[in-house]
Amino acid sequence: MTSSTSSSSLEKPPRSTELAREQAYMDVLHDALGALREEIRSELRTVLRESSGTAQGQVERGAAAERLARKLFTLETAENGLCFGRLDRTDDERLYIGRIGVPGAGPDDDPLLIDWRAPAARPFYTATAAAPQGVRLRRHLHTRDRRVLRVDDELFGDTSAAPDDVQLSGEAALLAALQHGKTGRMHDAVATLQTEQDKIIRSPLAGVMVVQGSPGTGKTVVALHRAAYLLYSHERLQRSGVLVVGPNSVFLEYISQVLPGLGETSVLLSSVGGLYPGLSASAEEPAASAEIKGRLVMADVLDRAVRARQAAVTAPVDALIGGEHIRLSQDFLADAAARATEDGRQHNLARPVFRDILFEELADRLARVIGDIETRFEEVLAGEMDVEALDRAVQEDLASVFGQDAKVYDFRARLPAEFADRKANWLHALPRDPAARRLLDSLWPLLSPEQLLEDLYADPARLAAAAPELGKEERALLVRERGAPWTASDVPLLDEAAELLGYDDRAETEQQAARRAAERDYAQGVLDIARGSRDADGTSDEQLHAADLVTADQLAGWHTQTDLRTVAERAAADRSWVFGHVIVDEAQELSPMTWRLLVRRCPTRSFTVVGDAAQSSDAAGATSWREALEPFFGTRWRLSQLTVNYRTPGEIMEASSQVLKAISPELLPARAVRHGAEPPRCEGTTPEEFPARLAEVAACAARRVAGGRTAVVAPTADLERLAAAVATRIPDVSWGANVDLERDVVVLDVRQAKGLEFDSVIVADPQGMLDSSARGLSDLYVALTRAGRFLQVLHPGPLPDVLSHLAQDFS
Ligand SMILES: Nc1ncnc2c1ncn2[C@@H]1O[C@H](COP(=O)(O)OP(=O)(O)OP(=O)(O)O)[C@@H](O)[C@H]1O
Repeated sequence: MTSSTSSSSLEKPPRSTELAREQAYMDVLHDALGALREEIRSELRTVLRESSGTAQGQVERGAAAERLARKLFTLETAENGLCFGRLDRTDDERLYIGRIGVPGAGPDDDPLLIDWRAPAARPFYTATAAAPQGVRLRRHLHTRDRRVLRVDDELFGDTSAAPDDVQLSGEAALLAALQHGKTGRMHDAVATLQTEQDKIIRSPLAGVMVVQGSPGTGKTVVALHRAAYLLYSHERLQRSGVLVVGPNSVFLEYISQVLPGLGETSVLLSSVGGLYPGLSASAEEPAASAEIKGRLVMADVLDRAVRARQAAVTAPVDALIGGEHIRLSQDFLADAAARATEDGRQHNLARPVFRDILFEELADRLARVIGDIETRFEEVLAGEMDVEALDRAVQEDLASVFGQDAKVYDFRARLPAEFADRKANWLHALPRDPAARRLLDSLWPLLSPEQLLEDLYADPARLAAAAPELGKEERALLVRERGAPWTASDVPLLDEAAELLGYDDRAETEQQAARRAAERDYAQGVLDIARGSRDADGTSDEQLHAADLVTADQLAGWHTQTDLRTVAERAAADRSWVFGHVIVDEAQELSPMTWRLLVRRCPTRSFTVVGDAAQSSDAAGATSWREALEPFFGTRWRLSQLTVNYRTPGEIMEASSQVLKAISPELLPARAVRHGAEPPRCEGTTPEEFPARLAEVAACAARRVAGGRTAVVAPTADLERLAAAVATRIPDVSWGANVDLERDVVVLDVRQAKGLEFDSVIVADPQGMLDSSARGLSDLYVALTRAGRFLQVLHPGPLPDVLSHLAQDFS
């Protein structure tokens, strides 16, 4: 298929000599790698042994240790497949390309190995016969452990060669890589990245890069290698980290080894359900409610829900504080709320301000109580109150102010100074007064995002007030009991709520300060004992002691733990972490509320967005990139297309072509690299015989790809029943939330199968898939395009029209 650049007829040394030469070079490389590793290990040991008393020293030591540990990890993971390529340039320079760079022995020596991400390595991925970029020979080295097994060469000599329809670089190496049976885990493709992929991987960090490609075009490959490339070429990303968002935990497990395998630890892989620290939101929910939660209007709904918890009353509020009936008017409360939230102060941070305004008012009113007695006396004189009632009122008021024993009317209380004293006493007493605290909590509760959302979902009246844009039936879909598990579409709402509520960390800061003070006191005690023992053992005053050199603060600092977590681990635990770059895979699944969350995680809006609108099964997901991205990025995004399908042979892609047309007639399938696969098989059965027949078909498929991976993709609602049936024939089959992709046979629904691939795929009940979702066609398309070698369709009822072209032939 390639415009072949090779010309194997040129004079070349015999293969065995070439292999021996390459093996010798490989040995040199591995020795150099071993020496580098030893050097870093010893540096790390030195840094860890060092002790620096100052806070600054501690920080520097921690940073140095982290940098060295990261470097060591990179060197250790580079061992396997260390060098995979060679470029012989027309100027006689020879470069070896590998997973990392290895410097030459001396400072002036050429590097022994060039990192695949370095600019000099680029022609390895992009040189073609028509544009050889100064390259004479491109060699792929196939290795196992440290042994060179084979080399594949392409010679670039004939510049008149015309490019044909698909340009593949290193075709032989690529096809060899694609032949490998699946293992249930994705592997990196550094040795065989293709030109169109390389272009995207190396495109600038800034802005939003959208990568559209149909199934199997290497979107995930591109996304992950781009993360590795960006981390290599932008040092600051090592500190801020890169966030990679995938559709679900099964997919994350599938891709989990790629970046560590490339030596990268500063990447956080997460599904949307995992983006709220401390929560793993994985409960299922109906597509209809997920779709509503994903709408942008939910940001307004939550804003209103928060405001409704800010002294928003429809009548005056009566409270009994300090034995006094106090009435707070709506106007007073509205004014207090407005002052508390001035300058956009968040709810929980505004609460102390509101509390101060409220308590000031209460203290003022309570301090005036004695003045009120005079008013009541006037009421007696006017005949509006009898004397006994006045007596009782006086006693009550006095008791409330001066305690139960107060009998004497305190004339001094009328003096301004006395009033100020009483008010000050009340201001001091109110924060501890249970009734005053209850009043504060009812008017302006301290809220966690979880509480806000639970209260909202659990109360239809609250929902109605906060979400007038939603119809009654839509609101009914949001109602759920308190304590129900969270779903992935709750996460962007919790995050939004956290933004609106804010986090009052004063208590935490006080605790930290108290802890530090305690550590310092302890350290001081240690030093005192040290000095005491010196005096006791009669050591001369001239002799220098640790206690003379170190202050208590320094000693306490030594015990402060250095944070040795990786950037990814720290980012995962911190909702306010700002990433340097965000990569979204299967981005067509994201709801507008999720996009909003992601932009908060990366305010510089440096994004790589990969996906395929035709594969969107989420009702809240995107059908067009413009529609999905414009609200967040305007028109500031660039689109790239991937056009070659590496996964699915042409014959199998043909099976899904009608489905693709039915999704949208404008969509074109990618061109397949491989052809000559067995055409897909299709079989009808009865609903009664369906489960047993499926088990037989699965067992047969697994035998055909012995050592490879087989998946049954079934409608969600029927998955348990069908998986149980398959288990009667294949006891080791895996399915469910924690499905093990490394088993030979798995049963998945389409959501789980998204982004994955298998040697053999059985699509069970295609009509069931079409019927169970508004995006059923996309679901069926995803299911059909997971197969790398064999595809089978088993239908218990009539075959859907979009598959009518498949031959009814099973054996
Ligand atoms: N340059 C490459 N060299 C070797 N293998 C590759 C290359 N590009 C892609 N592949 C392989 O092709 C298969 C499909 O790649 P990938 O999963 O990235 O596609 P995708 O576009 O994300 O597919 P989908 O949309 O179905 O999720 C994988 O097995 C991947 O390893």
